Amino acid sequence: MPVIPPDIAAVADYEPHARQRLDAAIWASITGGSADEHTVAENRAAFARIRLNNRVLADMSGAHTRLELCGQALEHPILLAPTAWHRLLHPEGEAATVMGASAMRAAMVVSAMASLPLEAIAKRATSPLWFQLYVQPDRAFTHALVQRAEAAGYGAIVVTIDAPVTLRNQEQRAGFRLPLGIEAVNLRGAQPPPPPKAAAHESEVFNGLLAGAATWEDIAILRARTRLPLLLKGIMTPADALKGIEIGADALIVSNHGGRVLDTQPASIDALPRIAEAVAGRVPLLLDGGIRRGTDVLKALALGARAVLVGRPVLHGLAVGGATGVAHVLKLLRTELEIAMAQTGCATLDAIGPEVIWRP
Ligand SMILES: Cc1cc2nc3c(=O)[nH]c(=O)nc-3n(C[C@H](O)[C@H](O)[C@H](O)COP(=O)(O)O)c2cc1C
Ligand SMILES: CC(C)CC(=O)C(=O)O
Repeated sequence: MPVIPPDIAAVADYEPHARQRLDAAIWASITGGSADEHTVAENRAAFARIRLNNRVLADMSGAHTRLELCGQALEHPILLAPTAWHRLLHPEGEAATVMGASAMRAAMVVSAMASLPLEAIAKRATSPLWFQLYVQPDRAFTHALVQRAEAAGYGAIVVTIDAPVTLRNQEQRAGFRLPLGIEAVNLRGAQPPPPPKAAAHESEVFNGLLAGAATWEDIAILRARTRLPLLLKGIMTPADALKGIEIGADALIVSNHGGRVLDTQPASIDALPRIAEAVAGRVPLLLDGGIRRGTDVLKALALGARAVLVGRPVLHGLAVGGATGVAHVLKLLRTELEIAMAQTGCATLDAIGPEVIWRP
């Protein structure tokens, strides 16, 4: 059987094939979101609501998708979002993902919850790698982890700030558990958080789960401790964006975590324009959540993002075709972006402005 099923023409076509190959609980855990999953649906619905203007007969000679971001030259603005435990989806895990990303010259953000050592992933990369950090209750361990990423050649640190607690009902109903032998290997050796102090009638959340959660103070400390560009992932309001800039973030990722954290948040693409207005170009903005088409990438760039990240589709590609599947997902998105640029008369990413968005 060919690695890529012949009926795949678009990124979304990977979904049924991935579902067929995966255990039902693993499928629930990657597809699912928080609570009733309104935000998961909204991330897609919002892109579908945005209409585009075409522009005909533009001179597209010399057209390209190159950009510079956080001091790195990128071939195109489609990055791999950090996602946990790739060995759940393919026996080679992140080693396959990074080969697929490198084949498409895509920058990859490696999750703190990766199922392979960050150094082993870096060894296989020929395109830029950034490291995503969850601040651990053990702060000394957290800082040592950043140093490990620096030493292994990662080009930026992405601190995810929106997920100290989550509520994943679909995953719970499906009874998802990490299979034996798969774990967040890079977090081995961290001191566990202090055991919850809550008695039965007390709050498990305030007295237990949030023990050791990060605050803005931790971001300031991280900023001072790393020489690498620092990005904050999970910004959804102008107020948090401004706070992030004040504390020294080099770029911000507008993200609702793919609808996996606070249900009924708006779509990230709907939050973007106001954040872009408040930030006024002081730092680059990236966006994730619901990117499934090249036109989605174009819309995000038109509304103020410099680049986008893709989560679930990469996992679907990985489950179906390993490195080849990942590369194919990225290729499809990049080709669609180029087609959308041609159809809207934009020869470079800088030419993609608000005028490509249709206004009634
Ligand atoms: C299965 C899964 C695991 C994820 N793990 C992480 C993670 O470890 N760290 C993180 O910052 N975000 C994580 N995310 C969120 C993604 O980085 C990203 O924000 C989201 O998937 C984007 O939405 P999309 O899936 O619609 O593209 C995860 C998302 C999924 C679906
Ligand atoms: C372990 C999880 C918190 C990783 C994550 O960010 C996610 O599944 O969305």
